[in-house]
Amino acid sequence: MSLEVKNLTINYGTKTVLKNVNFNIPDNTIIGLVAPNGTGKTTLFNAIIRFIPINTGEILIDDIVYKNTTKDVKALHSKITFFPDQAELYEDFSGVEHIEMYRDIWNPDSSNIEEVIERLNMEGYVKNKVKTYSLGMRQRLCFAMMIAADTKIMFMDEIMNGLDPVNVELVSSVLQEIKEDGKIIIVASHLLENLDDYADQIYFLNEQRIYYTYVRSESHREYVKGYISEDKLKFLSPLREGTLYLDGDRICIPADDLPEEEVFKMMSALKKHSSQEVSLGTLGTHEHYLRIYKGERNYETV
Ligand SMILES: Nc1ncnc2c1ncn2[C@@H]1O[C@H](COP(=O)(O)OP(=O)(O)OP(=O)(O)O)[C@@H](O)[C@H]1O
Repeated sequence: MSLEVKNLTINYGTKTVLKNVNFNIPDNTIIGLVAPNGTGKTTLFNAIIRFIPINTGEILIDDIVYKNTTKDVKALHSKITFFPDQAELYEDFSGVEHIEMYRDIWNPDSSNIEEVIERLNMEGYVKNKVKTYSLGMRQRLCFAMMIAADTKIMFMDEIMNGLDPVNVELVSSVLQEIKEDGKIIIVASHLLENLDDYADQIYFLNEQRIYYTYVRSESHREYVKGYISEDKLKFLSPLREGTLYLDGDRICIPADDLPEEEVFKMMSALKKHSSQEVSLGTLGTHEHYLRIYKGERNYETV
């Protein structure tokens, strides 16, 4: 299975939100979709599933184009589920009834409901009416509904909202398990470090397009990383070519071309002035986010 978007452009009136967006996702893949509020993540989901009209561009699944005909849209909706909005839950129905509803629509032959409930630790509340649920319990129910639907393509908008750290970890590991079943999962999230736990690639949406793709399996430069205020930067000078100074305190100094001894010296020097732990590693999703969205200055060598 593959999901391909070609030259997608979306305008709301005179405002262009997405322009010439292109990507092709193979199966067994989780994509993290990242951007500040109001950039176009939900719009991208809505366009692919054709909840909103596409101005130009094509949506292809397994190399077949899905147009805006009733037949194609119906076929799209049989292959893709969209994370339900909590406002769409029925207060007077139980969690089990919601999960069964999703199963019956998308995956009627399945009998995996008990398994889903158990895997998501919902046994204690799932038979009660939704009106008695907390925010995090509702969120887990929405996730369980998608798992029961079990479609090959899943769009998960802000799935971690309202979840405590234990449940964030639980949902992250379930995502990793289900992707092995040939799925394409796109997760829009503001929990950047959490994406590094399970996403294979991160798409950074910026300037109306996929501005940067961080492929986690590729090899990346190693950096010595820490936090240092601007007035203390002088203690580290001269800074190496390629050093990133992000968001007024995050420093990442390239280290992959240095002998171990030099790296150790650099870490010790930074430790003296860093307000938080010093580490050695590649840039993560959070650091790419700062690099991309916190201004041009971040691209400069300090
Ligand atoms: N129906 C609409 N009509 C006009 N403008 C819209 C409509 N829906 C969204 N927009 C605009 O499109 C832009 C992208 O919105 P979108 O909801 O896709 O962003 P997002 O990245 O999902 O944001 P968030 O992180 O807040 O969920 C915003 O500027 C928003 O105001």
